[in-house]
Amino acid sequence: MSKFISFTYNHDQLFAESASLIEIAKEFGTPCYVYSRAALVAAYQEFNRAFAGRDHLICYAVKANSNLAILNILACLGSGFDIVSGGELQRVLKAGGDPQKIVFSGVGKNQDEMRMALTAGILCFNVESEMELLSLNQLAKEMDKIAPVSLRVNPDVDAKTHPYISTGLKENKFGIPMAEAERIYHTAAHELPHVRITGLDCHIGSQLTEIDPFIEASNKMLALLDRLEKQGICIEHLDLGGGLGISYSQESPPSIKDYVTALCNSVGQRKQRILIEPGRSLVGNTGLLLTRVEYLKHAPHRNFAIVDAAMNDLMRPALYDAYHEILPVVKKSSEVNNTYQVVGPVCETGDFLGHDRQLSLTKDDLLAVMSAGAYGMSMSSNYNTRPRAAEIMVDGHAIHLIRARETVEQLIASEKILD
Ligand SMILES: Cc1ncc(COP(=O)(O)O)c(C=O)c1O
Ligand SMILES: N[C@@H](CCCC[NH3+])C(=O)O
Repeated sequence: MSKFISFTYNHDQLFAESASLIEIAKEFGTPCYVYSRAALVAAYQEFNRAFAGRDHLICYAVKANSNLAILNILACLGSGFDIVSGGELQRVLKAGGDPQKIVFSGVGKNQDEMRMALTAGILCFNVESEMELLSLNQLAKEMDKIAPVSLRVNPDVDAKTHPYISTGLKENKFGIPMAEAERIYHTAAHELPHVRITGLDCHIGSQLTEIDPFIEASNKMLALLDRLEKQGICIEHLDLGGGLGISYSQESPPSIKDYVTALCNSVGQRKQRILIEPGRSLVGNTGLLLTRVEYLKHAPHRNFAIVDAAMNDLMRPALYDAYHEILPVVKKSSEVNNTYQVVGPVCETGDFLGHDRQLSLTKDDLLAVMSAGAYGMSMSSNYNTRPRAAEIMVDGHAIHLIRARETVEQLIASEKILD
């Protein structure tokens, strides 16, 4: 089998992989997610290289794709992790992640999660409110520990992305308002003996396709950092979050190199270690969702291609009206195209994977929904009692099942009928 390089939407590349995708569908069934180890490693190394000699830590945002095999590959490359729950912490630890490379974000960390993270000895809590800071200090006191903290500050910057995934505007729930940041840093430094300030953090949103908002946010953080240092509050690391977009169709986001270079330039000669929390840009284009055409329905006004993947498998189109390229796995000699609504079997009109796609289809054709490595499987559900899809990792010539398809028996096993 040929080596998968990247699943970026690219007809030629996909057709070169047809034979392996057909083999995967035959062995593991559809729908299934297929990832490329080579593409994942290449993306991580591109980030790492871009920092060239600068003290940095790449903390992969686990929420983008939390499969243990993916976490383990990244951990072996030296990656850190950005987690948002106790569940993600357990995943990272099980995958061999170094606790000293974990940052913990999220507006609603509960006591159990904080306890687990303090016990594990993580690098830093990205604290998102004053109340959370007080609660963490109290818990650390009870555990006779000192919690390393960074305040996540909301810089009020427009990330120019979908409103549901914009996080750095003052009306968003994330982070501590800029106007309160200094006061809360002082509280942490002088009144809370069980926290230790280590950093400063922001994250303004996801799927950003321009550099300017990142730099605007970075400059606001740096101005704050300089003020804090003047007041004797030492900041060891600056965490500039994640958010770099990928190309799903026509978008042309900055390259990883240009993005990292721009961040490093904005930080300039300052001595702080730079942390970033990329999710989508590491895994998005390393995966596709393989699906099969069940039925074709030619209604008077529209043609429907009903496939075996649905919104429960890939929620992004239904949730954000997001575009994913949908390509036939096997090129046809006769190209009789129709305009199709590519839809799943779920009982919702919002259950679609793509609108108005020009495709030449027959029953049982295999389709690849591209750029599905991020926020695909990790946002999947069991809606309509549909078992979650299998996940496959292609590694050179080897094909590995890294998560088996769920069974309905597993889904209903823990439920109980009342007497
Ligand atoms: C705190 C935090 N860090 C990192 C990320 C990763 O974002 P992305 O996948 O866009 O790189 C997110 C998601 O938006 C996030 O909420
Ligand atoms: N789930 C979103 C990204 C959200 C990032 C989490 N803060 C997406 O699929 O694009």
